[in-house]
Amino acid sequence: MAKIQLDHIRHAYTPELARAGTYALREVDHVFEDGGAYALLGPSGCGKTTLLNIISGLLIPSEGRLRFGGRDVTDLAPEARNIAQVFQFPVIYDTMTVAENLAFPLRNRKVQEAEITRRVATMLDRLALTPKANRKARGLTADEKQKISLGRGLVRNDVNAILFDEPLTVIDPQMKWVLRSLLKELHREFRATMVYVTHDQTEALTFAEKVVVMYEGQVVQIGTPKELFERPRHTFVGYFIGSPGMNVLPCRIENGRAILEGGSVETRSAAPGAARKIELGVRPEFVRLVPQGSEGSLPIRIDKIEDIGAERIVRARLGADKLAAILPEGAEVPADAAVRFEPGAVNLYADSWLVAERD
Ligand SMILES: Nc1ncnc2c1ncn2[C@@H]1O[C@H](COP(=O)(O)OP(=O)(O)OP(=O)(O)O)[C@@H](O)[C@H]1O
Repeated sequence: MAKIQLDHIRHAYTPELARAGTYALREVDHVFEDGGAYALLGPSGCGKTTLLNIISGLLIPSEGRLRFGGRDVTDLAPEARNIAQVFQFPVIYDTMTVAENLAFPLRNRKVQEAEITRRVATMLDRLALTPKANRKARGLTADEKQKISLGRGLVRNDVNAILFDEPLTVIDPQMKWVLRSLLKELHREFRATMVYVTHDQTEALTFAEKVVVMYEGQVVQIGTPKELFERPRHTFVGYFIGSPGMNVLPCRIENGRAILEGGSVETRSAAPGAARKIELGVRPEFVRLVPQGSEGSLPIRIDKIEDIGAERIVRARLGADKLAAILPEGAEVPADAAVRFEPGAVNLYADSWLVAERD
């Protein structure tokens, strides 16, 4: 397995697009550590597939270098990169048995027969496919076939990385979490460098140790699910991750306080400098409802209250700005409501980027 270095990678699909400054990847300069499980997460068109194809070698980037374990592979063909790929649709041989499918990549690499038998038996066991080892793949269900695709990548111990492109798209919802947990277990056991493309935040947050959030051709943050929740580096991360997403409220700064409609809030942030747009970000989980007039509170107008099981979501307005709050079970909604933000849960953004905390 290998560390993947993306060294100032940029990509435009044609020279005309490059001249017009239209880059599918604007600048990616990051390292995926050896043995890490990364999810590339972002909305349609943000550049996830472009980045994955650059790693696999289907695309050569317009600019920048790609290295596996320190070796420059930018100009190598896909076959020469030693990468395993799992796609949306299972890629397996229908006329072969399950065991033969798993053995295939090893036979191709002339691994000794005894070693093939051992590794295939281990993989069949991990995938819970031992009872079907000698069945032709043709008659299997979609999730069983996709398990074989995963197994074909994992059975090899010589790959630099395993790349997954929305691998659970065709899997039934109830089987999705089974395969996701299985993949996570297999990662813990085999420690392959894994890069997993998805636009589904649940999938990304449950699979990955590090989530790579992409937005408009850029990596806006690489972090653990906890980091993305607590300290989104960009307002996009704040509202893309979480349900409902982070509240983003326009404000201005005076004497270290954020001035919003109806009041002000203490922040721990440094002075934001000469930004055009200053915003305060606070997650709905950290917005408390209190009676109007309470100390440090901001008056709101409630639009509606949504019941989502144990919790309720209050949709309200702070002046003209929309605001969501998550009410814990049993919490009261005051007749004349105001909000108070939990100290320490308020982030400040200058032109959409997180402002560092004061020293
Ligand atoms: N072959 C191509 N020629 C020109 N532009 C392309 C080509 N492929 C993708 N693009 C553009 O590059 C940008 C990034 O596309 P990409 O497919 O990488 O996004 P994505 O995040 O994978 O989206 P999706 O989730 O829909 O697959 C988009 O603006 C897209 O229109």
